[in-house]
Amino acid sequence: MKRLTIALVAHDNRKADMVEWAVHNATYLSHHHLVCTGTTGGLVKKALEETGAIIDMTRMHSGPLGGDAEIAAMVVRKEIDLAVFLIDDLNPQPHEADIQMLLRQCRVHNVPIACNRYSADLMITSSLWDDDSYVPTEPKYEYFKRE
Ligand SMILES: O=C(CO)COP(=O)(O)O
Repeated sequence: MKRLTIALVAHDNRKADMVEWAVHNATYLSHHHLVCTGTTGGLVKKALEETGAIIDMTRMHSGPLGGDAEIAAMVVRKEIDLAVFLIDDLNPQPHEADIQMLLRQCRVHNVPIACNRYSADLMITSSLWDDDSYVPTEPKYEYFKRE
């Protein structure tokens, strides 16, 4: 299995979901390098270690203090293979600009980003990660001309 760098980020009202998802996928996640925003990382690390998994994790600042921005910069540098970002869509966040930046940079740089658990499950079970013949098509920023 190819070793990936996976970003895990969750807003406060989605952290229970993130921890549950991470524990469910503890064996899978223990094969990869995790990069997390501060509080998400602390909770995920503790929960994963309680399962007995050995975790390789880098914790950035907390989201509102720049953690999303730090991870967005890693996306720009092609240092992130996959992001799981559980967003609280029912409440405003003080760092909305940073959230949008992380989402936008994933789109610009063609980095898969799952914003719900179902997407995350589909992405981590994809066989394409280990298919060396698969080359992701980069987004084309060009006007579509009819005929
Ligand atoms: O705010 C976040 C993402 O936008 C997450 O930050 P924390 O993991 O530090 O709570």
